[in-house]
Amino acid sequence: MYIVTAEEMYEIDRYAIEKGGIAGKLLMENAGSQVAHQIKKAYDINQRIAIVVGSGNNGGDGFVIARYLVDYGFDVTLFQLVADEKIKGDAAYHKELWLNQSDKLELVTESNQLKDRLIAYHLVVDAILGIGVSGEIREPIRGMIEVINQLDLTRISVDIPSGLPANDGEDVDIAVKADQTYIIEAPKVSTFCEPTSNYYGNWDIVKIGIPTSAYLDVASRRWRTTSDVQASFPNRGTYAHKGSNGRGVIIGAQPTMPGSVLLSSRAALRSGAGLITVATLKENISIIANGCVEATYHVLPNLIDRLSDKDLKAFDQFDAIAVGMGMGRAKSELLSSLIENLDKPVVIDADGLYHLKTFLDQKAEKRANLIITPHYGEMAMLSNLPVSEIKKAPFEVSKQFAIKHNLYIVLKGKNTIITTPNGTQMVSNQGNPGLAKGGTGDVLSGILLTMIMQHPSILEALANGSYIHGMAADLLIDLKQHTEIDLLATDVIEGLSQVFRTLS
Ligand SMILES: NC(=O)C1=CN([C@@H]2O[C@H](COP(=O)(O)OP(=O)(O)OC[C@H]3O[C@@H](n4cnc5c(N)ncnc54)[C@H](OP(=O)(O)O)[C@@H]3O)[C@@H](O)[C@H]2O)[C@@H](O)CC1
Ligand SMILES: Nc1ncnc2c1ncn2[C@@H]1O[C@H](COP(=O)(O)OP(=O)(O)O)[C@@H](O)[C@H]1O
Ligand SMILES: [K+]
Repeated sequence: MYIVTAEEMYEIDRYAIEKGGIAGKLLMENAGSQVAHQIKKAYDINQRIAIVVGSGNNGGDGFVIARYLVDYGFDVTLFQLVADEKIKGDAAYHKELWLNQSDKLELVTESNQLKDRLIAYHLVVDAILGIGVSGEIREPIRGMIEVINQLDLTRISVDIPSGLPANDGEDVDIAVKADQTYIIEAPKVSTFCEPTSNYYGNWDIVKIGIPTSAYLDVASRRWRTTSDVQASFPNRGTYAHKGSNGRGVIIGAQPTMPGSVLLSSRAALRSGAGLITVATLKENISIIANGCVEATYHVLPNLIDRLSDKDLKAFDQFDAIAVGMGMGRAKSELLSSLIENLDKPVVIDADGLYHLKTFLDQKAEKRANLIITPHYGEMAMLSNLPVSEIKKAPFEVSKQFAIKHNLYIVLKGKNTIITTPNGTQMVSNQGNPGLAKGGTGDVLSGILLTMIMQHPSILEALANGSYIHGMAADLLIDLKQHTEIDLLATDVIEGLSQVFRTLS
């Protein structure tokens, strides 16, 4: 499933009309009929429904929704919030069809008037503004959005809550706070950004018949679904041996943080790695080995000096490397020596990101394929941008950073955004606030390490890994084994088993 900006949606729409020969009127018919169908399935027939329409094609969808809902037996009134001459093109055509069927159309041009009228309704369908919104929201629409937000109504937005930008990087002026949004055809970028996602409420996508070919040259962001994961998950051959399931090394842990590497190594093994070696300080080994008897151990004299030729040679035997968990932030050359010398995928997390920052802008020779896994605070540190700016434009910031530094980014949060060095992006929105605890990132690093070793595409591997990490947390809560309060990083590791059973 593609994720689009407003401009991309218009281009895709144009392609469907010009190349696909699907008339705009038909796309609008499909959009409205699909939304009405969803409303019928989800809401009680006794709900009195007000549909508020604006001047654009979003309003046009509203006319179609009205026509279908009346046919389903709902009590519907249509409120037109703009003058008659503003309704043009496909929207005017569908207004005419509505008027052929019903005389329930009221022109309301002031917010107070709208307030008086909406009081009698249970549910409002918001078809005021769609993805064509630009600049500050003007009166009287502004006041009308305020009224809709104030009233005790169920708010259902069509395509996007009116007033909300579709893209990232734009400030929210005022927008409908929807209980439910039926997104037309493809999720918009703002669906996945923290400052805007809450406005959508619960959301579903309705397809309107645009062929996938319309997206191919236009959109470069995708939303990961269960079926994507199932389709690309590596199969285990009957004659598999531990070497064919990936041999990985995990480097890190000061004596004060052995748990970090323990979590990563257990998570890597529980995700199916053939062999995991933990490279750490001697004093950590008995503690980590106590919790992870399946791993083997490599002793490092310290986590500060450049890696010796002997260590590099040993690490060269592995398929991929994860580094940085619990490593500490004292000045260290370990990471730079690793990525200058080894031609492997390297997952860099936690303190490793601080070390990376010290040489990222210099022209250090990089042989390794770098994958960084920052949360928003770490991304702010790496990019020198405030967290608020990154939250506002996570797609754009990640894309520029990944291209500039030629690396993969897994930007972690409620919606984890994965970006490749050429700017292709994928989003996993699995997971819940139970994951907002120390150690869950270490678990993710271990899972990602295994996925990378088992999949030829790093992007697919990172998307699958992020998905199953979040899905484990979700299943543990859905199946009532834990709550968001008591869920721990170790539980996520144990929850992987349920994920694999569900996916297979
Ligand atoms: N994607 C698809 O394939 C399909 C998409 N479809 C639907 O079309 C929708 C996009 O339609 P669209 O382009 O007509 O834009 P949309 O937002 O309805 O109206 C724009 C108008 O709003 C106004 N306005 C703008 N800014 C404003 C402001 N700040 N403050 C106040 N007013 C403001 C301005 O009007 P003005 O007052 O300037 O005349 C402008 O002209 C899309 O979201 C989806 O629902 C489906 O029908 C089928 C296929
Ligand atoms: N509210 C949330 N909803 C879904 N996932 C979350 C939420 N908060 C955190 N996560 C996930 O939990 C993990 C936290 O990672 P991180 O912050 O690095 O933790 P730590 O460094 O303590 O191990 C990430 O994978 C992130 O996507
Ligand atoms: K809308």
